[in-house]
Amino acid sequence: APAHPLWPEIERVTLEQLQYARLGVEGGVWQLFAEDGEMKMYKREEEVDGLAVDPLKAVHTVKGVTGREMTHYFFSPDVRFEWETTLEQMKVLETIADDTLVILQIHKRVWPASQRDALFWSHVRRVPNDTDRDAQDIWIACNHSTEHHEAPSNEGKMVRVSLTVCLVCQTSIEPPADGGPVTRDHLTCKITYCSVVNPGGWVPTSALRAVYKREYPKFLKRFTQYVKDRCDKQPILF
Ligand SMILES: CCCCCc1ccc(-c2ccc(S(=O)(=O)CCO)cc2)cc1[C@H]1C[C@H]1c1ccccn1
Repeated sequence: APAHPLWPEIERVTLEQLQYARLGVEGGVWQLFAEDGEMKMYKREEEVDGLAVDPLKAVHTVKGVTGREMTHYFFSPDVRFEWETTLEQMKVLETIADDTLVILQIHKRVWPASQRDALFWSHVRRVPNDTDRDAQDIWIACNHSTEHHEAPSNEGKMVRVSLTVCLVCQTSIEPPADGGPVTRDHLTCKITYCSVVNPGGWVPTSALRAVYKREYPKFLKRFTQYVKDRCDKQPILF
């Protein structure tokens, strides 16, 4: 494994997030708050120091793409402005490996709160499917807040959010009955998107929950449609 000081944390958090995502939305603690076709979005209402830090879990099924393709476009900084509408600036501060980056993002100001930025490592990996041999491998992309000497400390201009986010994808192939080639029509990608965002500075709880309710469904719907459009008519990446 690459000898980088962040590597042990990246390994630990990524695998923890994988287990957390695979728990699904059991246990009756998750409250369904948005639904759109196959996409179901759940939250838990939690406060830390009077701040709403509502963990979010979304499950979605997307036809015609693989988990590798889905996590690739989620991870890739080059295309982020094409689907992330709340982004104002983004800078890759460090390239730790071709599947591991440190990124600084400045998000558009969300009235009435002050503008936020997010500094996090971003990692994508294939996880061999240890349970079901026939199933495809699982792909996970994980973003987790970190420190970095190159990130400005903002001198009070901007509030830094802290976040842990993961996108876990499981592809299934229904091979054509006539034994013909597998095409995108035979692909189904089951997605679990998890996020915990601490807004970093006080935001009225009702305002924050309204922002989450508006922004998260829009974000996941737009992102998954973007990947479908990008992959359409392209060779399949398993
Ligand atoms: C008053 C609002 C304070 C918090 C603002 C804020 C900042 C970052 C983020 C965020 C940062 C990263 C990710 S990601 O999944 O890693 C993708 C890469 O961008 C996702 C969401 C969220 C929010 C919260 C608005 C909420 C919101 C939710 C989905 C989209 C935009 N805004």
